[in-house]
Amino acid sequence: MQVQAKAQHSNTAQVHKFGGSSLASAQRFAAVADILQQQNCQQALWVVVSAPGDTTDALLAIIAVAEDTAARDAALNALQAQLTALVQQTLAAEAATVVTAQLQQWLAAVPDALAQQRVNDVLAIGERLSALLLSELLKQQHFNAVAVDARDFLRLKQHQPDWTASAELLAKYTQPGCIHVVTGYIARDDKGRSITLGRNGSDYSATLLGALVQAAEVTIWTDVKAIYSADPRKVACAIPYSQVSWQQACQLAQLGNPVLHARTLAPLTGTDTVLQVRSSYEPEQSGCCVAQPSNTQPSAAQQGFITELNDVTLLTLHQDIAVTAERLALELQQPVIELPQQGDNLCWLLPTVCAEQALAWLAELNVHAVWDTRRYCAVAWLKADQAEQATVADQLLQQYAVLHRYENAQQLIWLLPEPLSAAVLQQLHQQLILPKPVLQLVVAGAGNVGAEFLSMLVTQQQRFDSTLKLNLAAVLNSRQAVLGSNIALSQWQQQLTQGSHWTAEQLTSYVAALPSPKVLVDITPSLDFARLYPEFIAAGCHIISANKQGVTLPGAEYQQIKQALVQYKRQWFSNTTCGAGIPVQRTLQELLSAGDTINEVSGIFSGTLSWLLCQYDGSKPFSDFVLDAQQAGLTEPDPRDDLSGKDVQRKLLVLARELGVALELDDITLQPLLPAGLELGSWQDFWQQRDILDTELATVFARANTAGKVLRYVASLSLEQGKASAKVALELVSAEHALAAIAPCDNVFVIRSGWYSANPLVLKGPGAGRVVTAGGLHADLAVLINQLIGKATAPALLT
Ligand SMILES: NC(=O)C1=CN([C@@H]2O[C@H](COP(=O)(O)OP(=O)(O)OC[C@H]3O[C@@H](n4cnc5c(N)ncnc54)[C@H](OP(=O)(O)O)[C@@H]3O)[C@@H](O)[C@H]2O)C=CC1
Ligand SMILES: N[C@@H](CC=O)C(=O)O
Repeated sequence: MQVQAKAQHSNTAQVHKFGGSSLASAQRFAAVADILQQQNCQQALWVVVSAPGDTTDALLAIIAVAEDTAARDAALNALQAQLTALVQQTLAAEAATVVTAQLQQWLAAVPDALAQQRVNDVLAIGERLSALLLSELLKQQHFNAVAVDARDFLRLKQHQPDWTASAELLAKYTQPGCIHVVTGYIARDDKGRSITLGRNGSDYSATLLGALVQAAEVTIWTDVKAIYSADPRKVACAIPYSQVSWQQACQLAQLGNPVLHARTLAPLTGTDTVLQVRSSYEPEQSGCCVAQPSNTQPSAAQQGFITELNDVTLLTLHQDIAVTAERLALELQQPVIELPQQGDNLCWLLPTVCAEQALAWLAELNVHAVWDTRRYCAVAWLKADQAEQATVADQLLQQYAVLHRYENAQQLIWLLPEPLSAAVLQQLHQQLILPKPVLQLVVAGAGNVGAEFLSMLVTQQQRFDSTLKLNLAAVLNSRQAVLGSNIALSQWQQQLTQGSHWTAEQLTSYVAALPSPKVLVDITPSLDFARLYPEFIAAGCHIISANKQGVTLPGAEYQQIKQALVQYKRQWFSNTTCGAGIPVQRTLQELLSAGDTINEVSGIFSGTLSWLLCQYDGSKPFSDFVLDAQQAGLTEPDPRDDLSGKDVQRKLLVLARELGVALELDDITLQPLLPAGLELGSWQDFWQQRDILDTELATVFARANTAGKVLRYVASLSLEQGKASAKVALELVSAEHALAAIAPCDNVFVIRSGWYSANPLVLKGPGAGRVVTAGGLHADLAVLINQLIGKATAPALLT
């Protein structure tokens, strides 16, 4: 384009273009005048207008019945009445009289113009009226405004702007300090004949004018507030972009975007002019800026788009032809898509309605095109990132019989036999366009279970990758912490050994600064750490606990955590605090939410004690078996928590609270397995006195053996008429008892309820160990993730 040939104007000029829907009534004219009043008066204002509402359609209808005088005159009268009313409602009486007289004159000249085949003069009436009406309205509001007929300066030669002639003529019509209200859609050819600029011609007029006056900005005021990532009428969560790169705007225009057209962009390509798309219905919205490369950071993000074009035809052409898809689009005034090239031939897609016209035009130029007579529906993905893969989308579209697929670094176009439903478009948009939520994970405790949890996280990251990113944002133990964005899962151990000492304040303020959503996974055994939960929740964290200390805090503190969860709308998952990976809490929750009443929960709740009491046969001291259980990762960090029965007591409290029973630990009668006094002091102190434990266990084991029974550490909670009674104790059970036939480490949860009364519901399986516990934590994490992405029955938590 010959940018240098254009008229030299101050580049502070602004061009505003208003389409027919923005000028459809007196109220809309008033709104347009208001918008113009808001603009910076220091800058030269150029306004381009379309015909009011559906005036052009009405004029086309008059042209169509030109031969039928009666029908023509009836249509002319109806249009005159409609437009006269518009003028009278828009302007004060005096100005309205002048404009109405002018309108009558134009309409009175229509029959002659039609007789002389000057249809473009007839079609020009709508824009001429808009320009006159708006300039008069602005004058009424004390602006210096003038109506300009674009045919007085805009010249096109063989569809191309004649910049030199247009710039020279425009200079004659330019009045300093004046708002020029210019007719869109119309111009003259090099022979001085009145021409129209076709579909969306007024947008083209605006950018031609923008180039001529070297405008700083051209604003297309329309009825949408932005350029969307997909058609918002079909894809409810389409993203209204505030900025789109010029290159992507050109690609979108080529794909037939209803807001941007290839011709609209062409005059401004290579200039500094910024193109804005704004809604005249929501002028307070800043709209979308189509940024020139000169105004965009090289690193500025590209946006993703999904567009579709239904009922298109495929043309195959030899690659050495001397005509471009752009040129054909100009000729047809329709989008012509040049598909990513896949071989020696070029493939173009164009609306089927103009396929014959396209072939005829190409034939005139001696260009041979092979016409695939099949009709296609095209779905195009403009990629935000050149490296993006479409694997998931390809899988999704497989079932819709993709007939052809064309891909390059910027775009991928699928050709299908049928249009996609709105539901499938939404799914495609979700997969390809919507930014994936990132869940920040803070993992406290990297010991026996924590390390296993982190090693499983690699697989979970891959499993969820298509919908959500799992970002390890912190790992800590009691001594050190690694706080950093996206810690590599292959390196957390090494990084943790080099981690820094942390304090609760540092940690909670670091977590508060992380973007939501975020989750704290507490795999420590620490009471002090559990006491920090209200602060983590206030910092925006959901909580997943394997640590039983939080769920068994004294009632008042436990309630504080619950209140914080309500206040900050966060979730707390603690399924592994009882039964490790066995979904016992979830089962109780489901029964309760379905309307069942729980009467009793009893059974074996300790994996360690289950393992010890199944394995112990008197062949070696009981304490040796304790060491084996510790090695196997079954015990608490201090195995005396298991032996004392405290761990089972805690688990019973967890279930009682799950059932809404306000118990405290001390309300649960505890008969320890550990002889009195051995729970005191350090592990070494205990170890020195272990023979007391060994003797005690040998004795009870012998007693059970003699009685033909087995030892089981049993927990029970019964609820009768709102009264709870709970105890944990060592019991001798007969070989036929339901709790006798278990595998070492098994937990058994026997649930008696309104629905499961005579025959209880029983959950049974390994209740301790690294893998099942880490797996249980991942099950909690999966529930949270599904809620976050809106897959679960609970409402999505991302908003
Ligand atoms: N083992 C199992 O089968 C099951 C275990 N659990 C629970 O899982 C939790 C972890 O058990 P396990 O992995 O065996 O224990 P470990 O002793 O192997 O690991 C505990 C981890 O927590 C860290 N830690 C301790 N105190 C704090 C603190 N105040 N702040 C931050 N980190 C701390 C430890 O750090 P450091 O190394 O510095 O001390 C260590 O990394 C326990 O609460 C346990 O009850 C729940 C269900 C089953
Ligand atoms: N030490 C506990 C581990 C699970 O909570 C047990 O043995 O049950």
